[in-house]
Amino acid sequence: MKQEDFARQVHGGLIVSCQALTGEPLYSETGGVMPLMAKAAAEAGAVGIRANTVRDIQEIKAVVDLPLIGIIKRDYPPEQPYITPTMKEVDELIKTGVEVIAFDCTLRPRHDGKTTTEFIKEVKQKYPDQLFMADIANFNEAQQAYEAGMDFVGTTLAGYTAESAHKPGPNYALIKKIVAAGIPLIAEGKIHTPAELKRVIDLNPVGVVVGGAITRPLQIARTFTRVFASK
Ligand SMILES: CC(=O)N[C@H](C=O)[C@@H](O)[C@H](O)[C@H](O)COP(=O)(O)O
Repeated sequence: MKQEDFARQVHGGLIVSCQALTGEPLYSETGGVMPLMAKAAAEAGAVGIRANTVRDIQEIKAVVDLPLIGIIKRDYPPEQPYITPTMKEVDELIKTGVEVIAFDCTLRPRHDGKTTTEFIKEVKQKYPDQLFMADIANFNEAQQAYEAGMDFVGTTLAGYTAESAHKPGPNYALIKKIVAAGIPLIAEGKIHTPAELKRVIDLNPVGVVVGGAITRPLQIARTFTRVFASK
């Protein structure tokens, strides 16, 4: 798929991230849960799905006909990057046929010892026909990833690294700056309400991802139980 084709498919609509990690209430050893979330998203009019693990991606692809952003979250301590952190995860995702593969493009030390730019170039050389999204946390990382050849950048990790500003909601200033720089942006992370979503889309990113506020019931329930706790 071409960069502009994916951009056209998702622009003006919502990408829903459907993920449950081990230990989360919706995590299932045997699968079957995330495709239900994806079905709900599709019925609500979502234009794309973001999903973690080969299993979830395959199960989701079987029930909804929407473009997918695929990731594999895997820890390689002591290094911090965990979103598709090495070529091993990229190789696994390629086999699923997802439209876009997202991986960590922060400038933190990597498990494979490569620089982020070296890794991006290696990945693009190995898979020239695959679309890739750079999960970044700040403007410098966005710029470097785009210049190294990434098709899209995502604000996924903004507020989750030591090198980024920590805000309770979306980082509007970062979104604005990346869009203004002409970098194809998928705004993602900490969009918790329709009002926040509206503010983000007014900044005109290529695409926008909402996750936990739709697909993480523990997170959603807490927004209500917190009302009592704060009385
Ligand atoms: C930081 C990190 O690991 N983010 C993950 C990336 O895939 C997911 O856990 C998030 O749900 C996703 O980015 C969507 O964001 P939010 O759930 O805030 O709408």
